[in-house]
Amino acid sequence: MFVQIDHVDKVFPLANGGRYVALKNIELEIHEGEFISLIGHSGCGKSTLLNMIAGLDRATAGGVILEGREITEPGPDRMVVFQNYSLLPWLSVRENIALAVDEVYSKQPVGERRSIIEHHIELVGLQHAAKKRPSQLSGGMKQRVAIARALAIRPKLLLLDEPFGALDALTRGGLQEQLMHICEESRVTTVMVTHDVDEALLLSDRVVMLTNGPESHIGRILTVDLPRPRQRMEVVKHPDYYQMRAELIDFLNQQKRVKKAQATKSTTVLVPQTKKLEQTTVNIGYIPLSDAAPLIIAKEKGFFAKYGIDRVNLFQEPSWDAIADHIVSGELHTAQMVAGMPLALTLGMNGRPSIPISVPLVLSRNGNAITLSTKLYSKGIRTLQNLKVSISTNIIEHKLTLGVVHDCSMHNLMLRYWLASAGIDPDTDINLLVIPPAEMVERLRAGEIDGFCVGEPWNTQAIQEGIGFVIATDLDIWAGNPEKILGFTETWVEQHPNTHNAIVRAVLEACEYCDEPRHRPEIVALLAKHLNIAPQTLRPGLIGPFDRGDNGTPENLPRYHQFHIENANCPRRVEGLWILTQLARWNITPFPKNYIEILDRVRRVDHFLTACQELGYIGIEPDRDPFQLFDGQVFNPDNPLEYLKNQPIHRNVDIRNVELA
Ligand SMILES: Nc1ncnc2c1ncn2[C@@H]1O[C@H](COP(=O)(O)OP(=O)(O)OP(=O)(O)O)[C@@H](O)[C@H]1O
Repeated sequence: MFVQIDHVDKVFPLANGGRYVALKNIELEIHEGEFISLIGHSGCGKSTLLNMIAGLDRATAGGVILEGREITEPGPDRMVVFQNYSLLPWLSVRENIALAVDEVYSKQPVGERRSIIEHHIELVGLQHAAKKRPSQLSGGMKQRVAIARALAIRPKLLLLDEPFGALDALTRGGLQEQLMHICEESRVTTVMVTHDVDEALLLSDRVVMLTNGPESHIGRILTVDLPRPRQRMEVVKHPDYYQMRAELIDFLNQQKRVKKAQATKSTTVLVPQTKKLEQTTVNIGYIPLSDAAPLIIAKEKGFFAKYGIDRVNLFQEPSWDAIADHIVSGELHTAQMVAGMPLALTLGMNGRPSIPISVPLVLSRNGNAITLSTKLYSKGIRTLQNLKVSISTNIIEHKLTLGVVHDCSMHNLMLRYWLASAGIDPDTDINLLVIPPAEMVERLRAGEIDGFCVGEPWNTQAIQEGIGFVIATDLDIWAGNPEKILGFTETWVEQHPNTHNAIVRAVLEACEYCDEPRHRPEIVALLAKHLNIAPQTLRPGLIGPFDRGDNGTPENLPRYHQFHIENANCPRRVEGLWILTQLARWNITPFPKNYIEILDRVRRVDHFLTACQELGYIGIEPDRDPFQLFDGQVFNPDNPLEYLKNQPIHRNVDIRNVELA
């Protein structure tokens, strides 16, 4: 990799003792010869990032690496061109360029230096003005001198900070084309800060869109796949041009709205505050499942008390819908939720008004399985392909009914994904029925359903009763998928910032406790008591070995319940985006065009990282890299709609902006 911007944070100390987090976790790799534009609203941190690449400023965390070496100071391998030209007024064009060349190439023969200078004067077409001083030049000419001076040093990296910002439109257009040709010819790797979407599209290979500060991060990267060499008139006629342009403008408009909303809400400056809790009694909802462990452990092992929460009322709720209702009504202050629920509630689930939900952490990953009845096993069904054939050839006489726990749960989304990958339409080829987790086994036993997708211990219970077998676990479909999260209403978090932070820290510590193998027997015992479930039914999922009930050898699945390890608790935005594509795919919610805004509101990586920092945990939001599930279809977070369009089966997707409260 030529340039690596490696998890960069930039924090500015403020005069009042506070600190301003300008950039958070910027992760970007730049290839040699690439032209990258940085775009975003004023104050989002574009110049700050460029300055760090230039070596004019240092990152507070992370670093910038150029060809394997960290950038710690300015150097002639990186030249910056600023908006204000920064030419020496008493020197001519030639002398301004010569000054830089003579300094950097002082050991080269005079003749060679001379020819470098003349070549670059020619490159920007200023032979006729070589003897003029800056005061005798137009703005465009001055900027051409600045570019020639930068390129004459033959830098590895050309850094442009709004280079044409001060110029009139006509001059600007001409210079953009000239710069494009120079960059194409010299193949210099370039990073440019700009506000101008057309400029970004004309010049760039990729446009990096930065969200508003504080804690600005990369919202999206647009790949500009227009053929080179480019001509402005040809570029604008390209069939993809207006779509790309619209995407950039949409992003900027979204961010403008966010900025407006931010202005009416909290202050953007983080000043150290007292940690006095606003309330010390908290009501928490959960569903009887093995992955409720972190909440039960946080209470039983005193993690809540450690952070000043004296009284925790744990409410065992009958269904995920009851959890949603009680969070919205305020009866619960926080709750375990299925991973899609906060996004769906924020978008306005089932005709409800939009209720923004805040997610500071993922409680658990994995832990689900698809269990089918032993009747289906006896018909020879062992694999997804068997299931597909049985459905299409009517080997099974009736339409299958499978239970899922909630429309917005990973059980539903992953079961649908798994079925659809084999060409089984989950809405027409089978029936899907929403059933609370604890009722699944009873319904299977009664023959009302043919199988289900649910969390532990209900798969194990069906196996132990001899009525079901596991055809796939979620490790087989997407190992490491985000399963349950901790959700709060945004309003409650705003009114109780310190209590919220205390809960997050307590639960994070409990999650860590739950992932210690030596604690698992104790966790089984505590869950057995709280959930009134036999320990031998809880043990296979939490300790192993896990028996699939298919006459195979039971396996140890150490990641079947993942509560903390491998940065499991980070509420990654890209995973939220995958969930949004699937909710839209099946028309459970619209696909929000303003998904960056939605994910920033819901998936509070900032709250997670703050708590990690306070606890001394290494918390980072992982890269925005594409990933894939078991079928190999690549999910690129920079192009979610393409992914959605390429899904083998999908409904007519409703794509629109969703206004948030
Ligand atoms: N030395 C500093 N001390 C405190 N805050 C700073 C400092 N330098 C920059 N900032 C803040 O960091 C944020 C990012 O600034 P930056 O100049 O990088 O933004 P930008 O995106 O380049 O803006 P513009 O497009 O207006 O040039 C801004 O909110 C700015 O006020």
